Amino acid sequence: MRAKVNIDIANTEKLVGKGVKDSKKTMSQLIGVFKDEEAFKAADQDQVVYEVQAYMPVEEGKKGGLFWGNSMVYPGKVGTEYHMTRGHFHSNLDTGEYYWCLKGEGALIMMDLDRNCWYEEMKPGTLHYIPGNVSHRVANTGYEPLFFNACWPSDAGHDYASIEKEGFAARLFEVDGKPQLIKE
Ligand SMILES: O=P(O)(O)OC[C@H]1O[C@H](O)[C@H](O)[C@@H](O)[C@@H]1O
Ligand SMILES: [Fe+2]
Repeated sequence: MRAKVNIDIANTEKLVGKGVKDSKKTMSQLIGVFKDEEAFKAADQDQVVYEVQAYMPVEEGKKGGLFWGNSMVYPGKVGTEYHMTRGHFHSNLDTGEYYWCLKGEGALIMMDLDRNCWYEEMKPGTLHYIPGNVSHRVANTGYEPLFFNACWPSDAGHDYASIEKEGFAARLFEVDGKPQLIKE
């Protein structure tokens, strides 16, 4: 199933071609992200797990601007763990971000610097403030694509390395048909 939420941005023409970055993450690009390695190997490696279209009207790293993301996570699971984004801290650790759910069902999984994990349910219309110093990732807990928007400072940056190395301290699995956050 392929779908996109189209958002009218007043100066789209000016942005297209320079300020818009489209990225797709296929299963093959998510090695080490999911817990169940056997289920990961058995999964279709070419399937797209999530897509992001980022509007970046100023240079990345420049202070003072704001970026906007249209994101979509496809439904599915690897074993019993929901499809999700890689997750990251911001390189500028203390910068925050907003997520806004448009469509579908999901969970915003967060972890602070003491490795405490928690999640917020995402459904159409929910707004989520991600404080600084908190890593974040989104899981699709439903059966349809999950669409959400994000807004973050242009100098926030993405730090994937610490998550690649240490992971999140908890993961979201489907247990008895419901999401459950289970500590590692
Ligand atoms: O960057 P990931 O952890 O793979 O998450 C995917 C994306 O989710 C949201 O759309 C954020 O706005 C993006 O900044 C992020 O890149
Ligand atoms: Fe972020």
